[in-house]
Amino acid sequence: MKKILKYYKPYIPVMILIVLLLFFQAMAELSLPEYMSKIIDHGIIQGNLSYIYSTGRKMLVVSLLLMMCAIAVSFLASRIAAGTTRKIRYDLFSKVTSFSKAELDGFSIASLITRSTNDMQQIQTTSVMVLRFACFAPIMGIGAFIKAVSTSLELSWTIGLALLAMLLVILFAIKITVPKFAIVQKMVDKLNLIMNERLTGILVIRAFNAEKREEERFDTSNNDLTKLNLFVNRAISFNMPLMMLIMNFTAMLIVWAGADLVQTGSLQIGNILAFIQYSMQVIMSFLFISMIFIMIPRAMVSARRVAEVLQVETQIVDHVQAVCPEINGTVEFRNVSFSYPDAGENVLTDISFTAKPGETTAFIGSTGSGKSTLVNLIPRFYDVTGGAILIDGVDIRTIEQKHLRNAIGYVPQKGILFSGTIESNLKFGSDQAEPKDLEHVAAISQSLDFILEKPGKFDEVISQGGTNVSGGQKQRISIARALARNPQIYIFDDSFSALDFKTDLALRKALKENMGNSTMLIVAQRINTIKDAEQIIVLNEGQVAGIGTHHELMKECQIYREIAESQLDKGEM
Ligand SMILES: Nc1ncnc2c1ncn2[C@@H]1O[C@H](COP(=O)(O)OP(=O)(O)OP(=O)(O)O)[C@@H](O)[C@H]1O
Repeated sequence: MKKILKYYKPYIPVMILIVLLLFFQAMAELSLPEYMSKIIDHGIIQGNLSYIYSTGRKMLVVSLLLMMCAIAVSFLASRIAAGTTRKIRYDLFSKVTSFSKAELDGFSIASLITRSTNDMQQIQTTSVMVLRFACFAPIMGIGAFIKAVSTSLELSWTIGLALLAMLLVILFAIKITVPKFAIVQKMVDKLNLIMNERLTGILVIRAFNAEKREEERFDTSNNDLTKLNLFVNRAISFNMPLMMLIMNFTAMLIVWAGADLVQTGSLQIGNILAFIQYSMQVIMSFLFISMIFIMIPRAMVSARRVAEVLQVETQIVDHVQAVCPEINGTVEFRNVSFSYPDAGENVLTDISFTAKPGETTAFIGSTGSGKSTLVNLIPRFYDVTGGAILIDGVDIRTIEQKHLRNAIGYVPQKGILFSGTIESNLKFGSDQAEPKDLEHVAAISQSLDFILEKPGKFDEVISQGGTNVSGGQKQRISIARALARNPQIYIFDDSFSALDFKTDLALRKALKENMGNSTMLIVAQRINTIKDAEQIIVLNEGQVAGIGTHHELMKECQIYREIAESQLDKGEM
């Protein structure tokens, strides 16, 4: 909670202003019943028209002031609530983007989205309510109560009775709704997760004719959430009519008990009306306070969920004495071992090799042998759990992360593009790239032809997730993006798999000619893709099964030979 409350600190002066305005508003509201009582007793009953007019004018001025205070408070409260939630949402986004892969895996993507949207909305709405009523309601309630008692002490028991009835209603509402709030938020998470997964996998669902089954699954979660929401909202909305009933009943009770006092001459009619208004103000204040008491626990659940993300200590951080050395690109794995968080077994064990600038180092092995995991350790998506990775002899954990990643051109296994244009995607690699640079990298990655065929050329729109380009085109644009960076180290994580043989060959040839003195690390499934590499590392169950050139491995490494035999014909071998 403290983590969230600190966001309101800069607004303390505005909050003080709100409290002052609310104080004036409450005082103004409290003065109205008294004017009303005077109009009845001294104006209407005594037929004094000029008194009615002059008091009426005063009431009008007070009402206008009251209205201005209320508008100002609403305006300021909304500003504070919107300002704080904007800042929290920004910090939430920054925090999540700083998360290592392991920390991201700890929260589901759907939950992170719910936390930064739905939960933030709860916090914002409650902030406005609290700022408007948390201070106003007690001032108003206590003030109205004092005024009511000073108007008629004999009738004050009616207010006590009304408050007792309301207290019972509110306690009941709080008891049954509050425990449900945390469950509601978790259900929203689940619904978002299902929605996210189903929309991403819509084509698979269609291909397997699984729409009905998926709809039913969605429906089950949707119904659960609807039922719970209905239950909570009904319990809350049931409050309102009950409160109204209590208010009306209290008014009746006051008139009934007050009539006797009027008859005996100890109270005037105007006083009864004033008393009714004061008691309504007390009840309304109580109602506001009760609403806040119901909303706060809900917002606290949301605030806790947001704080959970904000207070994650990012594991992969810059070393206190992080350095920014000049990087030439020699990548050395020194007895590296790695296991995923919460997974007991090592995915990589005792890996050692050196990849040199100007050379290609390739990784091959069966699926799940740890190839992607190995290359993901170089940009520090995860940190090694044993041994060390060094670049030009410097442990990467001591290099500033930004500096390290600037030296790497990473092409992920799954081509990922962002909504925008082809140009904006390529400039992701380097925002200073000139059009001729973009054309150059597009040519190397064998993308230029299909880009120029598009009506918009480099300005062609890329839709969300790059769904309007083919898998192979997506991979080639991803490669061009990495090339635009002109880095010292290239990582291609199985990035040629969606390319046909001819394009694969042309791309590798162009890469070879243009890579200069960069270090090239290529994960591949196809022997043909890596056959010419200066160094091939064969991985088997997370361990190095062989290191050498194609010819050396064909002679010495059984696993490599088996892979080659399964892919190449006799002539090629
Ligand atoms: N985020 C993760 N959390 C836990 N285990 C993981 C995670 N990612 C991968 N693994 C496991 O690590 C092992 C190695 O996976 P990795 O993706 O590195 O293999 P790979 O050789 O690249 O496979 P492929 O050729 O199929 O891409 C696998 O057993 C996999 O189940």
